[in-house]
Amino acid sequence: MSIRVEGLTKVYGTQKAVDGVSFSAGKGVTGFLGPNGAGKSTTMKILTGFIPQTSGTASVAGFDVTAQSLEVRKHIGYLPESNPLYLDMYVKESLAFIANIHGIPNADARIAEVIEQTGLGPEQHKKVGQLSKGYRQRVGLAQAMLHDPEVLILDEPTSGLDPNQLIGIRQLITDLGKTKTIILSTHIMQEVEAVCSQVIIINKGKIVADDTLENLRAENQGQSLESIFIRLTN
Ligand SMILES: Nc1ncnc2c1ncn2[C@@H]1O[C@H](COP(=O)(O)OP(=O)(O)OP(=O)(O)O)[C@@H](O)[C@H]1O
Repeated sequence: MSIRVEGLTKVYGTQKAVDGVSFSAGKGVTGFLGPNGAGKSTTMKILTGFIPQTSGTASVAGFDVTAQSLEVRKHIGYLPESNPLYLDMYVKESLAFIANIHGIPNADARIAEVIEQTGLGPEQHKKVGQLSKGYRQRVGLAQAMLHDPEVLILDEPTSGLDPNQLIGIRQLITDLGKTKTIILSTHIMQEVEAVCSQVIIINKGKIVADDTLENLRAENQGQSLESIFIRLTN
């Protein structure tokens, strides 16, 4: 298992945003679902080393997120919900910048490969700030996967995309999940059904479901994921 989380807790002031969460994830796409404010982004930020947990442990690719945070960053790619990008950089320039941070050898060849994979080809000569939302998401994804990490953490990567863009990005995530461990946060149940093999549902900081999509449906009399989600989070 590339991701192992044990008793993870995060307290902001007096609020427990993540409350004793334990799960593991291996190769494939794991959907990370929950209502607004459930603790998804907080958990993802802890996994990627952006913020420290209050207690509990988490490891990525066998490295502890607290004690071995540099190693974790080498093995993880992160597309944050806000997808912060350098809008004044050209697409290739922004990828070269990230490649340089990671010290990627043969960076030009790798950048060309990732541009091809993310479908950025037609837009590659534009500035990031000139791109549509869908293409900016592709740049964010390209940056996250540039160093070919074993684990990808994608926080609502398809929010605000039109149906054509959605299909393209979902296909890319599905393809990446064949060789990588991917945690995908989304509010779109249809997307989970299209892309995810495993589903984790978190509510008020606690895990309320952790199973394969198939098992979840079988255990809930074949109900739709949406109905299961609503029942478990209310
Ligand atoms: N920096 C912070 N300081 C204080 N409280 C925070 C901070 N970040 C998050 N929270 C709170 O922690 C809880 C969990 O937030 P989090 O962003 O992890 O939820 P989420 O499941 O990702 O929600 P969404 O689906 O809306 O993105 C929320 O109540 C939020 O207000």
